[in-house]
Amino acid sequence: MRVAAISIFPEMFRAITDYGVSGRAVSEGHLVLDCINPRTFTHDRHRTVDDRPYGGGPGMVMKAEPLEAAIDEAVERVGGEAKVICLSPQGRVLDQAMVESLAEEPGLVLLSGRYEGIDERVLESWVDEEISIGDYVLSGGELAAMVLVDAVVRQIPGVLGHSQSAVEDSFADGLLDCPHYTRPEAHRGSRVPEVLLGGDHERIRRWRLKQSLQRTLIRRPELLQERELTAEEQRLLAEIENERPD
Ligand SMILES: NC(=O)c1ccc(N[C@@H]2CC[C@@H](O)C2)nc1
Repeated sequence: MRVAAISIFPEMFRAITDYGVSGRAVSEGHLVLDCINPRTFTHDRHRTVDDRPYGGGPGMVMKAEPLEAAIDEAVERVGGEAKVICLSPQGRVLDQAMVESLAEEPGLVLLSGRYEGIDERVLESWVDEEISIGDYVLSGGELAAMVLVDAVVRQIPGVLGHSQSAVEDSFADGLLDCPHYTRPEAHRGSRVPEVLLGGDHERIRRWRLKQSLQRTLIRRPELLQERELTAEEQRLLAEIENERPD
């Protein structure tokens, strides 16, 4: 997948190109990330990318011209066919379904704003979609862009070794993740659930599914409203309801 990130702080993206799963995706060629700095496309001595807002008010607004030139270059870098996304609190909130759909795109251009925001004419004419990673304000779109890239890159075949399949990720099946344990068996007096110590894989699978259902029911019940439940899941939920303290 080819991604071009537009930001006045391109070095920030080292956080995903130099570490972990996304870093390996880059080194193994599953992900190509270009960083494009709008300052490159300024022509004044101070390399100005922002200016005061019409109508007054605090802060500065990012100028259209440097951003549009950067978007132009970015679209070319990702090979012409690109979805142009701006990260902002005004966007549709990112969820796993959107992540899976974005992973199908041939190329993505991710626009990260700073200051008070971006001149609206850029959003109107150049941006296909605004996406938010949650209902809170950040100082810039870069962290949101990196969250999006990290989530999307996990969906690319070959990025996660067979040992970490994205299919088993929580949210991949619309449920919260089950508890995880590793050595030692007893830690500060708290023991690993017996079921996990035996080798009965079917029993372990069922226990983990029940744990996921129980956690989802307790912590995020609304996720269960939207989700088709298999016969087995319905049975396990009934068990959970019966076991619940009155
Ligand atoms: N929740 C989010 O995804 C999000 C994205 C961007 C952001 N802040 C930038 C700074 C200026 C404007 O471009 C938007 N805050 C929150």
